[in-house]
Amino acid sequence: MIRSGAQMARRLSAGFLSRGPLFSAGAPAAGVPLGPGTVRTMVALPWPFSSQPRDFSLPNSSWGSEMMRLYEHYNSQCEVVTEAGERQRGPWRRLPSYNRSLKYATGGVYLSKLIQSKARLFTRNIRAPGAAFEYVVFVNKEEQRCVCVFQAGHLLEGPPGHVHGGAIATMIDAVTGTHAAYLSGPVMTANLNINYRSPIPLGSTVLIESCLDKNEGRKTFLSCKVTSTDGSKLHTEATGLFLSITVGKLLGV
Ligand SMILES: CCCCCCCC/C=C\CCCCCCCC(=O)SCCNC(=O)CCNC(=O)[C@H](O)C(C)(C)COP(=O)(O)OP(=O)(O)OC[C@H]1O[C@@H](n2cnc3c(N)ncnc32)[C@H](O)[C@@H]1OP(=O)(O)O
Repeated sequence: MIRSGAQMARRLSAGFLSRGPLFSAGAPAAGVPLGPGTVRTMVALPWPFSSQPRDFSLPNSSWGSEMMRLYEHYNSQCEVVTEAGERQRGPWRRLPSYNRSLKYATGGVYLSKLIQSKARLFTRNIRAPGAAFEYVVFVNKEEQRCVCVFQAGHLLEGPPGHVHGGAIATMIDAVTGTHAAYLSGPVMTANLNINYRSPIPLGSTVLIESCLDKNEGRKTFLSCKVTSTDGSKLHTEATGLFLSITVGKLLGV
């Protein structure tokens, strides 16, 4: 959706947007009206002034070396080259991630424009790169497994120097919820059970792994582990139950 100049200016003046490194020198200054003629040229400018959706699961300048290393590790297995030199789909697939979950979700075409414009995925709406949730999810269809590489930014502090338990729960819900939706279509979390085993240092990169336990009718049962990137340290363990829902249920109609 492209906002009018007045709408954009209102949001800017309300302090909704922070001017992080994503803003290039070419981006319009706060409060500068964006007339209809400007809209076409905005496509080339960086998000949020672009009408193109931004995929937040791609690397940005805030990603540390461990985040990049693991991203490249899984990303390199999304496509394999056969002995004959042909490119083929690999065992892993990177799931794109947008700041508007419903608009780009499967079945999003059925949702009203009103819902689309208001639906925001909060983990993808903290604007400063690296400040909060930096993550990318890969899925392995054959193994019914998901892996998320997660770098926790300074806004997620709970105990001094460590990640807040609610932020960890958020990521577990996001990863297992994404996995359940990938396997079963639209779902809602019915139950999450979390055991915190060791604190996660703020700024560190961890792995969040989700595995399918079983499917029973509308119920998808998953288990989840948060570990250090070498797997030697267990930070958190969880189980989740997701219930398949209709789009009507989601919208309360
Ligand atoms: C959001 C969806 C998007 C989909 C597409 C995503 C694409 C990917 C894009 C972006 C990724 C983002 C990923 C984020 C994911 C975040 C997900 C959330 O955080 S969701 C918010 C928190 N959850 C709630 O607010 C639910 C509130 N609860 C409810 O609405 C209902 O209770 C609901 C839907 C869960 C179940 O209600 P009923 O009426 O449909 O079903 P009943 O009849 O109550 O239960 C059915 C069966 O399930 C059992 N059940 C229900 N709740 C249970 C529970 N808590 N524990 C154990 N069993 C339970 C029941 O005992 C029953 O079992 P028996 O059929 O009799 O065997």
